[in-house]
Amino acid sequence: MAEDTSRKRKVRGRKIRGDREQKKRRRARKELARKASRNGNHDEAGTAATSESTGDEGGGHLESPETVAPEPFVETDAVESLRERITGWLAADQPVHLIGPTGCGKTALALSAAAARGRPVVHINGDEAVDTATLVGTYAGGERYEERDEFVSGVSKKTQIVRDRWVDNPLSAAVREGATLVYNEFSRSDPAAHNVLLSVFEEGVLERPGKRGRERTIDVHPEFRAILTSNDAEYAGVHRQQDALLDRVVGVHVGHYDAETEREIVRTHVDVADTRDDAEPSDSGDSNNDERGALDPEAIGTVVETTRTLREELPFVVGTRAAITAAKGIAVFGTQAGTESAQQRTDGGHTLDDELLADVFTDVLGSKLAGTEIDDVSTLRERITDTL
Ligand SMILES: Nc1ncnc2c1ncn2[C@@H]1O[C@H](COP(=O)(O)OP(=O)(O)OP(=O)(O)O)[C@@H](O)[C@H]1O
Repeated sequence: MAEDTSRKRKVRGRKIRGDREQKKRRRARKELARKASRNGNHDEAGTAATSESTGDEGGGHLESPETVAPEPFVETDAVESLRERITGWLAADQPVHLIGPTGCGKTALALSAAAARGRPVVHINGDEAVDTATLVGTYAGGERYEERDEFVSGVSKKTQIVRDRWVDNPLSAAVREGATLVYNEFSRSDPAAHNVLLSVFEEGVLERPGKRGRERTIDVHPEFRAILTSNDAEYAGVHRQQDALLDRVVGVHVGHYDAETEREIVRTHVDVADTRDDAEPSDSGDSNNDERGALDPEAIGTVVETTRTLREELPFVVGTRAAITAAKGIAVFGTQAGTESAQQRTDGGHTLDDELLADVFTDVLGSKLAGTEIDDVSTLRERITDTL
């Protein structure tokens, strides 16, 4: 460990500029939008969900662009240029495959690009259990109804009819409604489940294996688009997908963002201290969690710098998510009076020292050791401490 005790960094538990009130209001608005979307009340860009012959069971999968737009979402030059590449390929009617390390921002980017199209969005996650029926739809039991025939006045006959009820799943809803499909971590699903995507991308037709009758296929809506994401460094639980599918998508590689973008991202995920001299002390009355302090820009800079150094030094991925989590941890542990490493300053703020950083990053990264050369948590802590 570099014994640099002079490198005390500030964490202040002061008035919050990020405004928890505003965040609460934004969350409430999103929640309302989500409920409206679930009830089928899409705005003019969206469309009420339909499912052929079965009422609205295929619905539920469609969300309005406003609902899925990630919030907070930082738009630096780096973020915008990537998003423009994605929306550009979508405009060229090409499915896009976003490839990058875990926690680098693929999902946020995909959802932001999808929302920018102003079309409804269908968001699904890849999984071992995903098969063709999960994507396309299935028969879900019988639907019973009654027919009444009146032959002569006063004589009627009732017939009970049971009809198989087909329920559309996300891909059917997306192609029918011209939605943007965001298929996260799609390589976690069995490649056989994706055979149906080939004719969607190539011929503009979705085959619904198992579906009986005339409507076995759906013509793909001209506005349907797809964004797939996958992790480039992950091997466990991941299937190699068929070349035929990979050949039909453009692969956009997403690395870790530049330092400025990462600082901005972390800043939007934590409460930021108002370091102005005339700032009012916060009474924390509107906080969801009074234990949580606010970080000043210097502390955020330190967390990001540490994350980026560890990214170079450690044998596993240290993504932007790790920086956000560390900053959130420091906002709590750095303000807990009496902890060894959080020292109360006379102005009510706290110091962020190497000890606290090492504690927090050890926890943040502690679950990533399996299969690496670092075989226990004390070695991890030493490696982290060495880089500080
Ligand atoms: N532009 C951005 N603005 C604000 N926050 C962002 C931005 N990009 C990424 N983030 C945040 O960074 C974290 C990681 O991003 P995200 O989940 O998109 O990564 P990912 O690459 O999809 O991760 P995984 O591979 O593990 O699914 C999330 O907390 C996300 O909110």
